[in-house]
Parts: sequence; structure tokens; C-alpha cells
Amino acid sequence: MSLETLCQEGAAPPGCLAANATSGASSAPETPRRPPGDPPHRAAGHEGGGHSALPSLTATARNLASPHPGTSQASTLLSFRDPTRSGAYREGAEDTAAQARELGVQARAYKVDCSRREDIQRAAEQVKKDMGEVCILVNNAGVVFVDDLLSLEDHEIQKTFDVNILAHFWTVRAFLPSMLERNHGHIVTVASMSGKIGTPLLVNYSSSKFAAVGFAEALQAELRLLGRDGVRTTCLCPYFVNTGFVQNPQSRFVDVLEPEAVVSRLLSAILAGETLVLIPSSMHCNVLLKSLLPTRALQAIYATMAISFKTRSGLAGTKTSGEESQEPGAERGAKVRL
Ligand SMILES: NC(=O)C1=CN([C@@H]2O[C@H](COP(=O)(O)OP(=O)(O)OC[C@H]3O[C@@H](n4cnc5c(N)ncnc54)[C@H](OP(=O)(O)O)[C@@H]3O)[C@@H](O)[C@H]2O)C=CC1
Ligand SMILES: CC1=C(/C=C/C(C)=C/C=C/C(C)=C/C=O)C(C)(C)CCC1
Repeated sequence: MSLETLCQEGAAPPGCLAANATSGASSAPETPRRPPGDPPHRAAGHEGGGHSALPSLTATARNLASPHPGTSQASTLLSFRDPTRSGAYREGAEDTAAQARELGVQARAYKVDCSRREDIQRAAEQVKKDMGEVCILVNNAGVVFVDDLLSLEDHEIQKTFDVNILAHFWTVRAFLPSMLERNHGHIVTVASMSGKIGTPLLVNYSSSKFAAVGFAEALQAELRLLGRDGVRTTCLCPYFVNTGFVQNPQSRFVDVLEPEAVVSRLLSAILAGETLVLIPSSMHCNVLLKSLLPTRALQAIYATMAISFKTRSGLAGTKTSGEESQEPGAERGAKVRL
């Protein structure tokens, strides 16, 4: 996970934008199980994440730091499990922080393991000391293990909930008090379309994202009840994004999203104070149909969409049932109906 803080000082009250940026389960315990001799891949306990961190962090710095009237100074704070680590798809947080500094803002990278409550609490205190109060918190870290429920390891289920939802509790509880005091702030929950539509072979992930959507909605209602209209929330639910988080996502009608487009949409949503953002917006139809149509009708519609993605044991899709997949890297997998 990463924390990104953008502090704004001047006419506006001191504050920051903080985001726990991209996420991706990596490291040994989260590495997907695979038979001996199989090439490593990133399908399930995905390795180190994709390249979304770079555009998201630099874009955030560029767009939120400088153009606001009354802003004399801005700072961005990033934290990753290992800020020095670079992946195949992105640069490390230290590099990203350096790029943000080149854009004229203060930027720092911190090391935080978001699956550990104590780590988050320790980092939050350090952030406040170093950078001041946070005004925008983006809970973006997430992990995914793509497999059927019974094939998952217990620790994978635990990790998914630790990072994808419990971490949100710890970051929000750390930064919300000062937002409430100042009646000023913004909390972004990066959820997923999978948190709006229950997704097969992602039961673990999907339910953690449903929890994230519920968290954001309930928090928003609570802030309203408390009369703190100045503290806003945005819940982001993208369809598949091209970051390597889930491998080989495909669909007949819905294109995989590019991270830059998602970041850009998120920025406009933050600035406009939108509470729920589905990307693409056509997904609103799927969500609406879910509460209108009987399951069998929905299944018929879903079948036409031909959604598929790679699990750690192969490729799951809607095209054929029981047919051996021809996709590279999915030799052992049979396509199954989603
Ligand atoms: N890509 C997609 O198709 C979609 C993604 N999302 C959501 O978007 C968010 C970002 O995903 P995306 O950018 O695609 O994925 P990435 O793989 O690029 O990002 C993963 C990030 O999560 C961090 N992370 C994972 N576990 C921890 C941890 N325990 N502590 C600290 N950091 C951690 C990783 O840090 P490090 O770099 O140190 O490993 C990495 O920066 C996630 O919440 C995901 O669920 C939602 C819908 C679709
Ligand atoms: C629309 C739709 C589905 C939903 C798929 C979704 C919502 C996948 C999202 C996955 C994501 C975003 C993963 C990474 O975060 C189903 C249930 C497969 C059935 C066919 C129609």
C-alpha cells in the first residue's frame, strides 16, 4: 500500500491529500501456489502490482498541488511496503516521490505494511509529525488472489481482508479526527466493480470490496449525521484496469481501463465531491439490472459479455465449458462459465 499526502497551506486551512496508493500482494507468502516446473506468473497472489502508482501519484501531485487559488505550498507523501522497490510495471515510490518533487511539491515516501494495524498507526503518527495534517486520504492498496474459494489458502483470505478493508479502518481512524475538527477533508475508497457485482473466482476479493463499498457508504452517512459536511467521501469502483493486478482480463463489450483514465476520473470526482464513481459509467446498467431482473435473465445477459481473466490455474471465461484453454500461460486451465 502507499500513502500519498498532499498538503495545502495558505488561504485554505492546512491539510493534505493522503492516499494509500496502489496495492498488490507480493512477497513469498502471497505467491500463488503452482506445481513444480510451472513458470512463475502473477495471476493470483499478484506480484508487486502494476504501473498505476506512477500516473496516479504524479497526476495527483500535479493536479491537486498547484492549480488551486490560495494554495501556497503543497506536499505529497507516499508510502509503500518497500519504497525502494521497482516492479516490471512501475517505478518505486522513492522514484515517484522524486518526480513529484520535480513538479514543485514536497514529497516523501514511507514504508508501511498495510496488513499490519500497528504499522499503519506508527506511520500515520510519523506523517503528521513530518508533513502536518492530512486533508485527502486515498485508501488504494489492495491485494487479489484469483482462484476458486476452496483452493485459496487461509492466510490469503486473511491478507485480503487485512489489506482491502481493515486497513481502511486504521487509516481513517488515524486521519479522520483532525478532518472532523476542521470540518475539512476527503476520504477516497478505492473499491472495485467486483464490490458491486459478486464475481466468481474472486469470491474472497469481491466480498472484501463489497465491504469497502459498504464502509464508504456508511461513513458518508455518518459524516452527514454528525453535521460534518466539509468532510467528503468518494468511493471508486473501476472495472478491470490495465495494471497487471488481474491478468488477461477480457470482455466482448467492456474495454480494460487504462490507469491514467481512472486517475483522471478520480481526480475530477474528488474535485466535484462525487460520492460513488463506477468506471465505465455503463456499469451502472449492470448494477441496476441486478436489482430488477431474475438471476436467470441476468445470467443470459452476462453470457453475452464473454468476460474472462486468468486465474492461477488457468483462464476462466464465458466462452466454453470444459474446453482446454489455448491462451499462453494457461495450459493447465479449462475455460469455465463465469
Ligand atoms: N487493476 C484492476 O483491475 C483493478 C484494481 N482495483 C483496485 O485498485 C487498487 C490499486 O490496484 P492496482 O493499481 O491495479 O494494483 P497494483 O498492483 O499496481 O498496486 C498494488 C499496490 O498495493 C500495495 N500493497 C499491497 N499490499 C500491501 C501491503 N500489505 N502494505 C502496503 N502496500 C501494499 C503494493 O505495494 P508495493 O508496491 O510495495 O507492493 C502496490 O503499490 C486496488 O485496491 C485494487 O483492488 C479495482 C478495480 C480493478
Ligand atoms: C459484469 C459481469 C460480471 C462482473 C465482473 C466484474 C465486476 C469483474 C470485476 C473485476 C475486477 C474489477 C477485478 C479487479 O479489481 C460477472 C459477474 C463476471 C458476470 C458477467 C457480467
